[in-house]
Amino acid sequence: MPTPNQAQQQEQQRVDTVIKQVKARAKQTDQLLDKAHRETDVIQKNYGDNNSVNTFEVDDRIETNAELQQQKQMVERAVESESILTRQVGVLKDLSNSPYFGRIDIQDSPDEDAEQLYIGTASFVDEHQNFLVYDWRAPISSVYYNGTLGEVQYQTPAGQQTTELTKKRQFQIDHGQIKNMFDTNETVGDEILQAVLGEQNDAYMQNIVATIQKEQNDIIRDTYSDLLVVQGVAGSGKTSAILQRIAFLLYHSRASLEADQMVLFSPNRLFSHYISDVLPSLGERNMRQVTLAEFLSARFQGLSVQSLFDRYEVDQQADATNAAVRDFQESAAFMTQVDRYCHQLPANALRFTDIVFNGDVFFTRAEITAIAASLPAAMQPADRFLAIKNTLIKRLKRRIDQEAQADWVNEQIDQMSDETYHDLLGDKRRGDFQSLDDEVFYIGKQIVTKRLRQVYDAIYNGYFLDTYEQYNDFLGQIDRPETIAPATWRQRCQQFQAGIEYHRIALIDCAPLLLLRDILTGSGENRRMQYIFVDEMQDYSLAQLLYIKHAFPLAKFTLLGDSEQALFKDIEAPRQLLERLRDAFNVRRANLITLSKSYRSTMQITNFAKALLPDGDQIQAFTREGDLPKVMIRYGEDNAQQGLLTEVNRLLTTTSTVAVLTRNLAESKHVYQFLKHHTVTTLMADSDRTMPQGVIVLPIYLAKGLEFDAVIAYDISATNYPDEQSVGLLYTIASRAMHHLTLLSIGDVSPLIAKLDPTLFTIEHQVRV
Ligand SMILES: Nc1ncnc2c1ncn2[C@@H]1O[C@H](COP(=O)(O)OP(=O)(O)OP(=O)(O)O)[C@@H](O)[C@H]1O
Repeated sequence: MPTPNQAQQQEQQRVDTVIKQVKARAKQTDQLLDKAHRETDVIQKNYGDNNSVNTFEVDDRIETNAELQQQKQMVERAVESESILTRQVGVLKDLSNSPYFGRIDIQDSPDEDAEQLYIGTASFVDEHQNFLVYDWRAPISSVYYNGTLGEVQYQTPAGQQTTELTKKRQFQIDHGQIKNMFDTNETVGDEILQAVLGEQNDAYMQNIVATIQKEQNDIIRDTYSDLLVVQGVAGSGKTSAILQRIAFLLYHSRASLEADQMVLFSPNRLFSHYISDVLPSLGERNMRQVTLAEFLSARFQGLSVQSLFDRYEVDQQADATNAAVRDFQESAAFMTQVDRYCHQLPANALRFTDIVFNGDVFFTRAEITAIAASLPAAMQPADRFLAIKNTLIKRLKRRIDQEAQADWVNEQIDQMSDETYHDLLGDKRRGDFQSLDDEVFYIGKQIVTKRLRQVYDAIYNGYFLDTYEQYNDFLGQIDRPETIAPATWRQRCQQFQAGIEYHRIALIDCAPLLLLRDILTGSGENRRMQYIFVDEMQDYSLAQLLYIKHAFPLAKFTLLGDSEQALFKDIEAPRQLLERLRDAFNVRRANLITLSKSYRSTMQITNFAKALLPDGDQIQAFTREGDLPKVMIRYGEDNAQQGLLTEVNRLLTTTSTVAVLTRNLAESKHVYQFLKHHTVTTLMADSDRTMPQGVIVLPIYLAKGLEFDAVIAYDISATNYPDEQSVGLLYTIASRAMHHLTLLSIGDVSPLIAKLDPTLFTIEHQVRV
């Protein structure tokens, strides 16, 4: 048996050999990349030159078009191969720094020798086809994350395999040197995790490939479920796990899945930026990212859509009637009512609007209604809409034919330059027509078609259905629960109408209105997307989730959240949530995974945060030591601000980012106004995409999903956090801190903190004079 020192020396020798080969490969790939780059340049230049040839003569133009198409494809191919090589260079560069992080020794049968396999972020195969490094996503690599020593199973495309795991070793390798090395019997031992988690945060989230935990691995490798719901406590690695999952899925379905066929709904733009480096660090392209506000705004062009944050800012104190209306409009039952309404709607109840051109009515509402009424009553709404569109387009074409011979058209043709005439001929040639009259008629039609383009677009885009009026009609006939009085509901309907007049729409109307529009017009579905991920799902209503499901009908869903961090609604038990979602989503293969260990914060911070929750006992802290959270009590605004400044300066001596988190935007602005005069401070806004270092001030909802070295919760007084309603907020704030947490109270501290076990924090009390 080699001594630990000898073992490390042997491993280092292997690292050296592998890195040497990786570097040699990197050099070759670099040369290939250079060559590919030169080729792309030449092709692009050629394409550019040809693109600007004189295309006045029609015949020339047609030929040039075909040639250009071919060249365009060549450019695309060249760019594609260049980008593959660039990716390879990046992967090899990473491997030459740290070629692997794990080793497993497996023995398929007692009479065979154990095989040693090394696991890293990407495979590396030498020229004799030996795998010097296995990709972490290869089937055999799951043994590293899942298995303890002894008999282990792993899935392969050919079915389940069994082997004997005789050794598991973890490495931390940096700049080609083994920094740490451990043999472990556990999934992934704590030593390396300790080291990784103890590091300071920087502006980007890191991948967790070397230290994925067993339950996280289950999330990452689930290829079975149509609906995967992950409920995990704050800091349990939900976001990390989905990003690893995306990389895993891309590897497993290389041939059929592209990164842009996956969409991640993220809580805010800062978050999108924060996680943007994880997939590239795993050698993969980023998926698409969108916030709910962006997704909705894109579908309501011309309207200003209320964001969750706007709503939170205006109605932190929603009263009971409002809450009942909101619960109703955000429920699955409401969406079912939309669906039923649309499918039962008779043609004469469709709210059409005139199609207007240049101030005159082109197709009247009555004409459109008559078309609708002439169609079979049993038609599906989308088919009916399509049939109406087709009839209108036919009628438009007839009007174009009539108009093509009008005097104004003939006049235009007479005065037209040769060049414009040729342009209007398009792909046709002069000899294509039987007579000159035919040719002139053709040109005339082109002129009128161009002129009436707007009408065509209005028909094509279905603008002749007034979806706002229709939704209003829907609201008017709704089956209301008894908790909502008729007058309250009438007021709600008026509020919707008034909003539309001012080009505004409230968040609760968005999902149902979009569903109504999509069903009636047969639009809005994206069938290309294969996977949808929703992070911080507790901030989405069921109606919104159902609309997202409707918009991406062929996608599999992964929803992640922590109902304890619900800033905008009540907490719900995970199992119950899954049942509700499974029913609403109507899927067969649904799976729930819960994560209860929190990795982000020190044990002291996690213990403090979990004590805030009524059922926090289920949360396990990861054993990483740090200072106790500090509660500072100050009396009066001036004292509080001085206290804040002292604390900020103290924290800045050891950490690079200090986040001051407030309850809302007004408070953030207030804190910023003070701090900016004393230290470099940034006030973060909803539109920000990047996060600077130093002191940053932001309301908690903008800090969702983020983490900071040090957090100061500003004003956790009894006035600001008076009761149980604020638990989610305080818990979310406290759980953003990785290493240091300070809570500053102006006046008496919130009862939520006053009732805690006093050994969970230190207290710094200003003496009242
Ligand atoms: N297996 C792991 N190895 C190393 N670090 C981990 C692991 N799991 C989680 N972490 C770290 O813990 C922190 C929290 O992870 P992450 O942000 O993914 O959690 P989350 O569950 O999405 O949190 P929240 O709901 O509070 O936003 C991150 O810094 C992440 O890198």
